[in-house]
Amino acid sequence: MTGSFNTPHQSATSSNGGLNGAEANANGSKNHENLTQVHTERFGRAYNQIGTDRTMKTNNDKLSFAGVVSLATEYRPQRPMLEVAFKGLTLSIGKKKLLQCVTGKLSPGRVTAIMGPSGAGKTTFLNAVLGKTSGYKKDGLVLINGLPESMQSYKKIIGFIPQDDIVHGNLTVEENLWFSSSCRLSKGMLRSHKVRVLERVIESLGLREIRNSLVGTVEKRGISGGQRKRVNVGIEMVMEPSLLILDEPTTGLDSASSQLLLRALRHEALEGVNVCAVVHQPSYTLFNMFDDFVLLARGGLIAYHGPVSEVETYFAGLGVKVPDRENPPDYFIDILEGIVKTKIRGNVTPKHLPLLWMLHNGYEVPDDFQKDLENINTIRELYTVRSISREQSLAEQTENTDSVHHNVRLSDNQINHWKEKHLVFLCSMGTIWGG
Ligand SMILES: Nc1ncnc2c1ncn2[C@@H]1O[C@H](COP(=O)(O)OP(=O)(O)OP(=O)(O)O)[C@@H](O)[C@H]1O
Repeated sequence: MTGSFNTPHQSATSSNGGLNGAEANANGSKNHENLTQVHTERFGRAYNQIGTDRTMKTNNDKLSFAGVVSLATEYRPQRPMLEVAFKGLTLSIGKKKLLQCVTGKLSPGRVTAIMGPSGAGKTTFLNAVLGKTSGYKKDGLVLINGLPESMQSYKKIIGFIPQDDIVHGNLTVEENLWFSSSCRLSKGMLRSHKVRVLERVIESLGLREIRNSLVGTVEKRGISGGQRKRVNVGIEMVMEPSLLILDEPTTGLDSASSQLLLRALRHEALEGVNVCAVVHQPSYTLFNMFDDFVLLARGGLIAYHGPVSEVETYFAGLGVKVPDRENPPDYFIDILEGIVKTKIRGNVTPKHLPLLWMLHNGYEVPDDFQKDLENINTIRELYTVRSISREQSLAEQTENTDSVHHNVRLSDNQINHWKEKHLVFLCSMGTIWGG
């Protein structure tokens, strides 16, 4: 998955001829001298500041220790909270629908994992979160803190970490972070505040030991891949975003490095940050470090969006039990892909999973799905709003498949009970969405 949201760092890298790649090496040590020859005044200022910081290293060190302790009592501005909610969002290019009927929300203080088969629409989903919807035909709403505003107006408090490195190989870890905060944070912000933020980020990401190490380039090896990834994240964290979006931050990392990174992200969430990351095949431990899980099926349809702690219960309610020693997200993706065959309640097929999610939540079923709805109509009540209760799901795990046929012959009383619940839920949705 590739992102296309340009950070100032990326712009700086490209405007500077690519400092951290092979091109940078081709230029060799000349790059170091050329650091100040950047094209824009803004980046020039930032590079100059790094030069000054190098010569003022002693002072800097003082600030890093005793100075920081005294700063702890200073006034600390509260970060604004940013909730991103979707209501029936559909994005298309021509006749192709890349994202369909997406309803749900990414909440402040929570870390969300976006997963799904290749081509399901994860990049498109991130684009929607970033407000990059200009190339698409858009239906439905994206609400920021409950209002249909443009995400672009919040750009300064959104951090995006693309899959590819945005670090400067010829700078140290600390200089990379300083460079970012010099470019991104407001000019009027107290230097002492910037130092405190930098120290917090270094500490949170476990970069203290290597703060003075050169990041390194392809030819001149520096810090390890896992450390490099954490510096990448730090570059966005120093601007104290309210929404932090990461594209495959753990890809290529070992389990320990991935967990270290996730711990830092959880730490950010504790500060009220809304963290959202596309991840591929996380370990079971790593998966459980996320708060929420968005499972996308092909066609950009939601098959599950809710707490990680409830996903197995939800699928168990559909009759899908994760076998021992299987990693739940991988198993659900394999089902969506048809790699694993499993029996779902009422003999519906995996392609119906997004439809079942809509029914479960009482979302409006779009016209395109009416045919599928007719196909599963006889057992529709099985999936009516919140019918998959925790008790029911747990009970289902021990039931044999005959129970499906029993459940299909529901008593009128049960159906009426569920219809009532459906109505109550729709009313509450109306309140939430202001409908
Ligand atoms: N600009 C475009 N024009 C037409 N189709 C597109 C465009 N961008 C994406 N698609 C299609 O939309 C679908 C979703 O693409 P997307 O990149 O969002 O998937 P993804 O889940 O991120 O995939 P991967 O994990 O393989 O990176 C794919 O079928 C893709 O081919």
